Amino acid sequence: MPSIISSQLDLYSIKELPESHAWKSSLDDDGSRNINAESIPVIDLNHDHKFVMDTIGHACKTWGAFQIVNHNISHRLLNHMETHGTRLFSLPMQQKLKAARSSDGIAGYGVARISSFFDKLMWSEGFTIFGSPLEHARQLWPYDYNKFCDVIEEYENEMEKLAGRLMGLMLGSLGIAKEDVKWAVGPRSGSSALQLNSYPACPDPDRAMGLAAHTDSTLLTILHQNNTSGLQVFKEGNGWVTVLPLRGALVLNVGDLVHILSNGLYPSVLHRAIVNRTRHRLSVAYLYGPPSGVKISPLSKLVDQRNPQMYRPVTWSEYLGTKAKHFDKALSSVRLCAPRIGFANSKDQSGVQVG
Ligand SMILES: O=C(O)CCC(=O)C(=O)O
Ligand SMILES: [Fe+2]
Repeated sequence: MPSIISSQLDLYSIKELPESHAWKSSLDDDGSRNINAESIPVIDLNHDHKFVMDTIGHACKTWGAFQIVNHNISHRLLNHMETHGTRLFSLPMQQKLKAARSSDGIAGYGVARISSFFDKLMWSEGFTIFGSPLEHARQLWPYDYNKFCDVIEEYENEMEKLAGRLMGLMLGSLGIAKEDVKWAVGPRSGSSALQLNSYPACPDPDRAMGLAAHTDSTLLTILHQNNTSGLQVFKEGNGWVTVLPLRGALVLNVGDLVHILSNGLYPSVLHRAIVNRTRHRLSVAYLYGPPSGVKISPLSKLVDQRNPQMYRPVTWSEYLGTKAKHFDKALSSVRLCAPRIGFANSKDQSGVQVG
């Protein structure tokens, strides 16, 4: 049996944190539960275009993440997505394992894919949708799989439009017209995956880790979280900062490919998820990348003598391969020269403890 399956414990039935899931001693405190610190900006997309673009640019430079409101994704759709996600993870373990991710696959049910880089297991389970969810949905609900597929399809369609719009705003904030980036325009201007994450209530949350620190290997990620906090972003000088859920708001993370595209101006955000004692948490991450085959490299307008090209061109699938091998060293492994002064990215130099 692939190890990914055998290491999947039924976290809902465990009354005491097993050693396999204990990340630190209960005496360690990295201040990560400090929730009154400053947090990521909240941006209202209904403001005028220039203001939104400038605010997004500032958020990308300083945080690599922000929340958005008035994004045109209906509450109804967000609620449906949440209901169907919760329904999936509430299935009995033997049922979920029917849709288990195979050891060499991307899609399906299983532990976090970054688990192989850590000695300890994370207090979470995930379900990845890449391409059509039909086959897995049939395994999960043999007589009733259509509703799940319909919600996923609608969610992905809406998210694709929003991701395209946000990509345009991010490029605009870098002084680049979307039309200047050939692949960024048109109906199939990106490809994507959907990652559902479930974090059961945990008997010893201070010693457990929901999802270890990582950056996303995307252009950008749009995250919906239920009304339970857990997401934290890392900011130099502030440490781990909690992103409190705001009803109806979505979180945007800058991914490694925008980091490359912007020649290091918009660093991808290091983030993680912690867990809590009483509440189940669910998050849905829309992972947005370029169309397959497109090489992502620093935009030529952002490269000059003072700002040499920092990264070599990579396709999304090449980069995913690099990430799967090098994890937190992936960006530096495609880097051509040192990070620019003032934009030195700690995770790019492996200065930050991961996990
Ligand atoms: O659950 C969360 O808030 C974070 C999820 C995440 O970072 C991911 O799926 O890549
Ligand atoms: Fe992530």
